[in-house]
Amino acid sequence: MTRIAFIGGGNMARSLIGGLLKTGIPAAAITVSEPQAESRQSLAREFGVATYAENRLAAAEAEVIVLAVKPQIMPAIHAELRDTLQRNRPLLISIAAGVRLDQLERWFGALPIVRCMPNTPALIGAGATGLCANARVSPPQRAQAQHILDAAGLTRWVDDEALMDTVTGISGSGPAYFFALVEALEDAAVAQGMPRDTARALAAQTCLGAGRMLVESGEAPGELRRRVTSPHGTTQAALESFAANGLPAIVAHAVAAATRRGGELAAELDKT
Ligand SMILES: NC(=O)C1=CN([C@@H]2O[C@H](COP(=O)(O)OP(=O)(O)OC[C@H]3O[C@@H](n4cnc5c(N)ncnc54)[C@H](O)[C@@H]3O)[C@@H](O)[C@H]2O)C=CC1
Ligand SMILES: O=C(O)[C@@H]1CCC=N1
Repeated sequence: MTRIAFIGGGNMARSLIGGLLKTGIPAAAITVSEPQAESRQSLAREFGVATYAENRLAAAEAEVIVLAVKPQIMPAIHAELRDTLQRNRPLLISIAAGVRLDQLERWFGALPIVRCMPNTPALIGAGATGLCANARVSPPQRAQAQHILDAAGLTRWVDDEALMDTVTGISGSGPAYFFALVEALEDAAVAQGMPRDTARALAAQTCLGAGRMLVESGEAPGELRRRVTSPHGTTQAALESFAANGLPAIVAHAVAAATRRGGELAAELDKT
């Protein structure tokens, strides 16, 4: 039984723990450290995992440690964990946006480290995660990291670390883009007089249906789009409006902003 410790028991840790338990990993294999007493209680109640207020205690016996705190918290935790990590030499998995492998090595020591970027649909097993490893990660540890993230949905290795901020810009932050589009569709329908609950239900189910068709058919999004678009019909009118208002550029700018922000988060930590 591989012992896994989570440092930080917030939204993403919960999503990943939920996924791991569903794959049959016993709750006894998981420890979590979390400063908020209320969160510790709900983690213990919902998942049956051991919780600790102190990071060192949660990490003490672990072979794999998942760093699931905000990037800005990293400097606060490395001082208290460094000795434990140097002694036990676990596999370290960071899910923090922006934080680079070289920064993690500088703070936590020369350990096998996997940097990854999951997303919140991990909570329902429909996550998408990009992973990147440093040279110290052995093939079995690579498989171990993948196994943990596979529990949350789809995984893809990204060998060029420079692309990890792009992963954040596409899939890490991505669920919010689709939620924003559904909000906009809902508001547009309400503005035309539709009751909000009907508008929301229709927009959300359309998002689900389009997503499932994309994933389950394996066909290119352009081909699926063409099949909806009758010549001179309603979809063509809407898509021409998207194009006239620069949708591809709007999306490219948004992804660039998220990607850039990942780099900035890391640069801010270089100053600490
Ligand atoms: N929310 C998302 O969609 C995604 C978040 N991430 C990354 O996951 C990490 C966590 O994000 P969330 O779970 O959304 O944040 P969150 O705020 O829900 O969870 C962070 C947890 O860390 C705890 N914490 C604070 N200080 C601590 C300390 N000194 N020691 C241990 N725990 C401490 C907080 O009490 C909180 O429960 C971030 O680095 C973020 O970049 C990655 C992918 C997606
Ligand atoms: O917004 C953020 O910084 C985090 C990382 C990806 C999703 N949420």
